[in-house]
Amino acid sequence: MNIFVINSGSSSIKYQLFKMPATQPVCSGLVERIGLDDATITHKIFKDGEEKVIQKTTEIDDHEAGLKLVNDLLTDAAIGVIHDPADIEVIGHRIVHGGEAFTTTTVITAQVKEKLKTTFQLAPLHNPASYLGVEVAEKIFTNATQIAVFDTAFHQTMPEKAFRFALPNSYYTDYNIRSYGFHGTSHKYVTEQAVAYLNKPDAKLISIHLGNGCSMAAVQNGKCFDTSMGFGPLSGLIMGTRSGDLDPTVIFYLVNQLGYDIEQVSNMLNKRSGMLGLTGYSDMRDITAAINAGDANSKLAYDLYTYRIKKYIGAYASALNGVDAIIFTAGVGENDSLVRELVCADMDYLGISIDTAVNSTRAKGIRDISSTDAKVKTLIIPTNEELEIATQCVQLLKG
Ligand SMILES: Nc1ncnc2c1ncn2[C@@H]1O[C@H](COP(=O)(O)OP(=O)(O)O)[C@@H](O)[C@H]1O
Ligand SMILES: CC(=O)OP(=O)(O)O
Ligand SMILES: [Mg+2]
Repeated sequence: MNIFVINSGSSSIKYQLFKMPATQPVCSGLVERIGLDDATITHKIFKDGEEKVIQKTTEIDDHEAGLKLVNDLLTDAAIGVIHDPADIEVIGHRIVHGGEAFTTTTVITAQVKEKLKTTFQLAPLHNPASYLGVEVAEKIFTNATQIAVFDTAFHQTMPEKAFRFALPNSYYTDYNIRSYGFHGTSHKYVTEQAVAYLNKPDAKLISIHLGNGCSMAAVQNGKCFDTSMGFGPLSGLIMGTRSGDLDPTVIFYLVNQLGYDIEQVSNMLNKRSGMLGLTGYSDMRDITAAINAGDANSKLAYDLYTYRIKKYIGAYASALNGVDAIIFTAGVGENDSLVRELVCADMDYLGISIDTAVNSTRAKGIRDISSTDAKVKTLIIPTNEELEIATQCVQLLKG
């Protein structure tokens, strides 16, 4: 079955094409900086154990232009991996917020699309872009069944004590105001990998997803027990451009004393805060370079970023009454050894301790970076949201 998975971000599209049941993609790629003059597309083709990379910098005005370019590469006479867009049977879409309307993987119909529009306000950076991805894919891949896989779905198992806010009850019953949690596809994928790696189905796991957006989840027996993101993907950890947890009094002050309107508040907390607000950079590679050049702000930002993660590890270790392994994943979690080192420093009371030499060595696949005597395993597990989405599409279609 040819399944094309699309992960649309606000300014990027990630994609992978699978011929399921094979879990190795046929090709994958990333369209970045959509809408800017120097948009780039990086397209990788995998064949006979070899990888061929095609990279282009060009003007890509919008998601439609981006997906058309992807389609041109997929069907190219010389390097194409399919003959016709109609060869794609299924499109799996990552949709960040399902709200109360969507709790599981869903085939996209006209009715579903109408309902999806009601979720835009809940995740303004993500859901409108994903919706656009659905509309554009409908035009190009006319033969395909389109399926939505929600970031929020995996967190539906959280107990009420974890997902409710202490607001008047009616705000939950009338308006569905509660914690939903995000990055569920990634937390599900890496915790399943950890269970298999540890050969322990009931392992108590803390998954730490550190990408542009960052979140943590406490998981046991394949079920999420708690997670750091809430009503929208803004609370919890410090992120590339988002503040994470914040005393709401700050918002009252911004509005009442500084005259901000709510759009300005949202823009500031979602797009100008986090590591960007603290250092001037949102990409951790730029910030480590600044630390190496002696920048004190960047050093402090790393301390804030990693201290927040430590606090959530403590919280989840007590919520689960123990922990067998913590898992680092996503762009920062998989690649940034300094983040892992700072998070795991002075955690011996909890049984967490890493081998710093192993931690700073690069390698592919799942890695155990714990010290030999550590009670709790510290693992690096590369996430693969696209493969998990393709797997869920197959499961849905097979009933
Ligand atoms: N080699 C690296 N060292 C440190 N950080 C890295 C490295 N590679 C990627 N990153 C970080 O990963 C982030 C992107 O992670 P990713 O999981 O792809 O995020 P998203 O899916 O939210 O776009 C980048 O912003 C960058 O900070
Ligand atoms: C939910 C979320 O924050 O997603 P991303 O990390 O892709 O921005
Ligand atoms: Mg991501």
